[in-house]
Amino acid sequence: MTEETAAVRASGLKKRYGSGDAAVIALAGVDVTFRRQRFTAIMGPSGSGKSTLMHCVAGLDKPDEGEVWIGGTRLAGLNDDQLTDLRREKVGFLFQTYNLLPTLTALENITLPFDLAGKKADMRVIDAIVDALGLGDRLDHRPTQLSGGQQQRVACARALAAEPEVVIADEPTGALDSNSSDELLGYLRRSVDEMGQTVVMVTHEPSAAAYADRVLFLADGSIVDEMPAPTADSVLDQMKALEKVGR
Ligand SMILES: Nc1ncnc2c1ncn2[C@@H]1O[C@H](COP(=O)(O)OP(=O)(O)OP(=O)(O)O)[C@@H](O)[C@H]1O
Repeated sequence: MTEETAAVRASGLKKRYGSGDAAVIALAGVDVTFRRQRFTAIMGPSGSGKSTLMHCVAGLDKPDEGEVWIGGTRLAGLNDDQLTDLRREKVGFLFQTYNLLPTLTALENITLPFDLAGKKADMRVIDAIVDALGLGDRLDHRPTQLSGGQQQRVACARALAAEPEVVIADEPTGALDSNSSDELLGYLRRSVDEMGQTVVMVTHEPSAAAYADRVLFLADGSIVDEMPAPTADSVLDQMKALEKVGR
């Protein structure tokens, strides 16, 4: 795999919390590559290390061992300020809780990362994203005036606005009803197919994972399986099989 095709690469990631008898191995040595313009879903039982992997891969947390590269930049070689800049420019975040600032309008929330970085937003890019997400008539609204689905679409627009190297989504549909989930997932899918975005998404839902190009299954801090071209049924079957092995 060349640097050109890898948006994010991680090698030998290990992470342990606590020490002695209370130690928990959250990552047991993970090697993974997220190729550009691909949508990857990460699944696995509770406590299998999904969030820890996402945090290490996004530079929010440091692994005890191993290396992460985002778009060819080695995270371990950066100081805290450089890491903050890299996250702001190269990583878009989407969480279950929308994390919008209540005093700002939808548009101000979308452009906030640019304002914090003292940079000018590319309004052509933002207009296209806002259009695709159907947020055009909501831009002056504050988060409390928006539905959950609309708030998550604003968070999605914010994550995509800087055209990041990768969008890291940690259970982005966890708080949404099924219609809003489908809309958001359909948009993430189109951002990969039509805008060339790279998306990595943690989910517990087979129907959400079916929007991805491949699913990685985690158990006990390791990647134990990988499924290309997933469907909701094939993912569900695989989860059941892994649960049986784990018992
Ligand atoms: N800050 C922390 N301190 C101590 N242990 C932690 C910490 N964060 C995670 N862990 C432990 O590390 C393991 C992996 O946690 P992680 O949150 O990555 O799992 P997960 O697969 O995302 O789980 P879930 O699906 O429940 O969100 C778990 O056993 C968890 O209890």
